[in-house]
Amino acid sequence: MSTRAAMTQDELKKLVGYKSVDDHVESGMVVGLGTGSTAYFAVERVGQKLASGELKNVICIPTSERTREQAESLKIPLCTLNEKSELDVAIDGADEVDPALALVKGGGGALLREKMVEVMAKKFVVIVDESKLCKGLGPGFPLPVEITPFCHMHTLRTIAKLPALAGCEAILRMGSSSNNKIDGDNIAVTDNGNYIVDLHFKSPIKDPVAAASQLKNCVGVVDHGLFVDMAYQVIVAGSDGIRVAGTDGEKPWW
Ligand SMILES: O=C[C@H](O)[C@H](O)[C@H](O)COP(=O)(O)O
Repeated sequence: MSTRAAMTQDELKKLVGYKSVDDHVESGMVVGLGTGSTAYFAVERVGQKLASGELKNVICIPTSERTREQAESLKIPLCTLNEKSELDVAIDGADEVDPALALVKGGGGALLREKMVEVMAKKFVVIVDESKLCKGLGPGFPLPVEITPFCHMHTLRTIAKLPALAGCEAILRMGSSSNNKIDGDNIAVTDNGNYIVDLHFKSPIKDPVAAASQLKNCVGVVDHGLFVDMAYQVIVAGSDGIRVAGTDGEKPWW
């Protein structure tokens, strides 16, 4: 049995988190910091390298309050998109990655800030363990959609009827099912004060581009967890070790 085969999922996440920083972050850069249990290790690595002096003059933009808190605890210099709109690189995890490197994100409810930051990065580097790889987006992980609280059940019903999302079951995210805050009715509330609807699919979303466009055009939807045509590279850790798909890497193999 190889050493890698014995690794836990957390150890795999740490491997890709550290590699993403070692490969892509240099002194003087503006860096987007993702959210979640995989991005956690990339943030940790940036903090380590700044503390040791291996990295200098790096400024980071966090994609959630959780990540901001972690970065502050590591004394990582931070700013927002208001101060700096152009990022050299952004690093984040994903809930699903298909062979076109389209992603589902937002399992932790951070999708809006993640998308706002990551779309502005010259390189958006995605870090996952191999359990996130899929042939088609949808059935493996519910697609999160951030909606405004005003008349949220109306928006939920409207989303469920969109043609490109046919067959999905739309479920309002409650407090116990995420890391988000909770309002008086036990509904999960994002960092932006919005709600999340999770779309459950039995079969893959046929056309993620059409689904993304229809969701974006739906009044009441703030944004959604489909990240299409954004990933520069996906770093994957699995029992065979680390493999890289996308620009400067291999053709997706799954
Ligand atoms: O809202 C959360 C983010 O989109 C995360 O990046 C995503 O859910 C992956 O998280 P994890 O690395 O914890 O699986």
